[in-house]
Amino acid sequence: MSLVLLDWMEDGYAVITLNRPEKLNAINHQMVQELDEALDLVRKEDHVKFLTVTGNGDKAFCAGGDLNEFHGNLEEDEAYDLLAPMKNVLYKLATLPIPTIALLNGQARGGGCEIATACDFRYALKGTSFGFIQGKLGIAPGWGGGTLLYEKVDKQAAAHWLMTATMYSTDQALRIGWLHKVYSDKEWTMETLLQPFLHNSQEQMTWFKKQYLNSLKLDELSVRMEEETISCSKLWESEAHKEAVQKFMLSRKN
Ligand SMILES: C[C@@H](C(=O)O)C(=O)SCCNC(=O)CCNC(=O)[C@H](O)C(C)(C)COP(=O)(O)OP(=O)(O)OC[C@H]1O[C@@H](n2cnc3c(N)ncnc32)[C@H](O)[C@@H]1OP(=O)(O)O
Repeated sequence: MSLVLLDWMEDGYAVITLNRPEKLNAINHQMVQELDEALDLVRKEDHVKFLTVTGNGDKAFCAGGDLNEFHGNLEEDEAYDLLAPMKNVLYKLATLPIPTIALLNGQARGGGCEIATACDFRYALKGTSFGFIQGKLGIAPGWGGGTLLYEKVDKQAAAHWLMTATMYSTDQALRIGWLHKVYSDKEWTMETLLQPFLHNSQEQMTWFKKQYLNSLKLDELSVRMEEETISCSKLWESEAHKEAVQKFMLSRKN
């Protein structure tokens, strides 16, 4: 079964769905690979106006890296080998030539927030919550999402969120500008969410995105994302990280 779904919509946009709801869409190796392939397919299509990224199920957009695979007992170089492919996926997502919108149907934690941050815009369902909680696990974001956060919100707000590693409500996330819109259950239909984008032509959308990408220094961005992955790999070996992951794994067995 595919853990990442790619759908082409008649209205001219594509949808990537993280499809592992029973594990709150936690990202494993297979999903990294499938996300990479899906993004390559979207990039090749020249009639698609924009991409949305969402999660299957009603609990989570994504609970981060799968802690069974992204586990605590990895050496620094093993951690790097595991983190780097997803960092490359996030760079691809962040630099896709068409706009991208994360539709946050449920909570996002850790790497889940990184995926959302790699998108250009974030719309959320009311009542959901979000956290770059990596700091509480003895690490820091490792997929480049911390670097991307500095590009998406005020720098102090980014540093504060990363360092405090707390969960934010939709109101808090709106206040710092990470979320762009919040919708009630009733309003959560593709017609309502995506209407403002649909009237644009594909040519307009690619130009808008090009202009936005021109405002980012992409070479520098890629170097900073790589630096993030290297730093996270180093932190991976810390006792605090081992203990935090073990605590989660033990809590699952009871
Ligand atoms: C890689 C790194 C990075 O940023 O670079 C990261 O992402 S660090 C961030 C990694 N993510 C996290 O630390 C979040 C870990 N998850 C949680 O703390 C919790 O699951 C919550 C998200 C608070 C949800 O709790 P709640 O009690 O509602 O549900 P639950 O814990 O029973 O989760 C439902 C099922 O999803 C699984 N599940 C949830 N999150 C998972 C994860 N990250 N890795 C592997 N499995 C996970 C649970 O084991 C369980 O499966 P079973 O019923 O089969 O046991």
